Amino acid sequence: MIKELLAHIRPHRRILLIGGLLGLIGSAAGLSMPLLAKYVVDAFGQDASMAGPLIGLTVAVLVGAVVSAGGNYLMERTGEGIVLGARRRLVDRMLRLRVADVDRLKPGDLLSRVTGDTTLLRAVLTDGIVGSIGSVFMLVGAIVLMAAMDGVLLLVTLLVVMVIGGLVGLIMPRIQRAQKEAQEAVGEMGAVLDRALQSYRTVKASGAEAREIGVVGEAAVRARDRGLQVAGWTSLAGVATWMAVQIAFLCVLAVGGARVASGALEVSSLIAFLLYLFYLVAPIGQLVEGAVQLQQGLAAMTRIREIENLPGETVEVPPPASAEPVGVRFENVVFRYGDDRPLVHDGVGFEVPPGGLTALVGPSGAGKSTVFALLERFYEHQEGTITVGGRDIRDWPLGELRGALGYVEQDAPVLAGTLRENLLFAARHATDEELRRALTRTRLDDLVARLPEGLDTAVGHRGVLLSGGERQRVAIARALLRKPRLLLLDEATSQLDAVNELRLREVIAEVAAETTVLVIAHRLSTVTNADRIVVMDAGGVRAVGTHEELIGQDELYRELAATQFLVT
Ligand SMILES: Nc1ncnc2c1ncn2[C@@H]1O[C@H](COP(=O)(O)OP(=O)(O)OP(=O)(O)O)[C@@H](O)[C@H]1O
Repeated sequence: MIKELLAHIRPHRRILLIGGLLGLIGSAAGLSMPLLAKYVVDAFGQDASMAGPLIGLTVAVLVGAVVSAGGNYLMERTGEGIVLGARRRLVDRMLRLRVADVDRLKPGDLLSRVTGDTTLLRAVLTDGIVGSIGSVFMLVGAIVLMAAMDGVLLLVTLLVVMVIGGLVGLIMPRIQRAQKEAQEAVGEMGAVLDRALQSYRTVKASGAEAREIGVVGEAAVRARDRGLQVAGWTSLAGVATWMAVQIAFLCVLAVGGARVASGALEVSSLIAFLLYLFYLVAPIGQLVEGAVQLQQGLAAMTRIREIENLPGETVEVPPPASAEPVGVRFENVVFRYGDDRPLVHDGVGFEVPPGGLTALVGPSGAGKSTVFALLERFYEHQEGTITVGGRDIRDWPLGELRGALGYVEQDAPVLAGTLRENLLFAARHATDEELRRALTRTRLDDLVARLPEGLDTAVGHRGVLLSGGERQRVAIARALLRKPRLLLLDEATSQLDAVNELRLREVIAEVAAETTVLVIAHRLSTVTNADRIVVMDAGGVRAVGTHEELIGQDELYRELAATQFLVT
């Protein structure tokens, strides 16, 4: 784990080295001060000129300040670089995860890993590790100089510091545990808040504001409690450090006083020794702080690694090799969403030739949307064969497969941004003519004409400024712009009014003349003219045929049609 932490530093090692070096020079300037102070005191006694030592002291102060500030800036700069690198890697991985993994994770928690945990890395890698190295230098330097002053006093000091250091060592594991829990609590809070924000209207309409505020509040309180635990243990470690120095001070004063009285030690040496003693406060404090930060960094690293260790997909979408429509075949497909889940597909089989309109119908939960999830390879089927264009989908390069498919999901999301950005989302290089054609086809041209800024009108977060039907047509236009060889429409017409639905039926018929269209529909009226209808039920395909054939042959289909007033 520490090795992985250090891997984040590697690209910045040169700047970090310079920063560290400046820090060391600053420390050295600091270390020289008590020594110079000793000369000033000696000069008092000997009636010598104080100018030299005083100038030396001033130079040491100035050099120390300037060099430390420079070193500090370089450290901060490196810290920002480290955070940037960690965020880039994490976001890159997150957007390449498999749908199956993302479905299990909570978006709010993922967000907190990118924003919160990466920031913690910065502290441990810059202030923590580099600061600790500087502190060790200060500590060793101070100890060497103290040894030069008086060995006995040094022994007294080290004894006291070591006893208290042992106590601090006992506290550290507790800090680490509390810190990990604190970060988890923050992630949990993000997840709960995200859930509330994602379903904002439902929260309001359900009058659930107070309850959701309570739930997020509870998560925040848990984060605070864990934070307080960390603060408590950290303070205890800080107090122990401070006590160590104070007790050492008293002991040194007593022993040192006796030694001065016996003539074994000069007063100026005792003063310098005591000054060095107080110099120990900062580096020891920094070492304790560094150890605390290391615990934070390790906890953050664990959470970042959890995501980075998940398998990713490498998807290169090549330019379409051909626009020829492709057919689809499911053969004895068996699929469940997880080992502990029931079978969703239990030997599904059907065939769709290239071109034309095929509808998937059946009761809710029959596994229709799952057919699309398998075709897009969001999930992998466990048994059987799925072919697209006569080729097993496992033999298709993933990017090429997805490049050949157009997909309109059930909720047909519209992203924030302008209408144009949304339409061109899957087809960056579509021409204005293609865009215009897609708009006319999906009857969005009227809408664009009405909007104040036309295609450049912002659609709001998740397209809230559009109506449900408009959102769905935008999603369809987006899929069409990609010129798919197989268009998958999931419930694509459920939110359209009667006039638009009729128009869209014409559009789908038009598109089906050029490419293969597979549509999932609850409203049979939209698919009565389909070339073939696949009736799914309870994890299998029970019948395939045209509307007229199925009315005559399949009881379930007849029932579905009857409830929708298509037959009496
Ligand atoms: N991501 C998922 N993880 C686990 N189970 C899932 C997931 N998606 C769907 N399911 C389950 O799989 C079954 C089939 O779902 P699917 O969405 O394919 O049905 P459907 O026929 O499209 O239904 P509807 O017409 O209501 O959309 C359901 O019982 C559902 O609970």
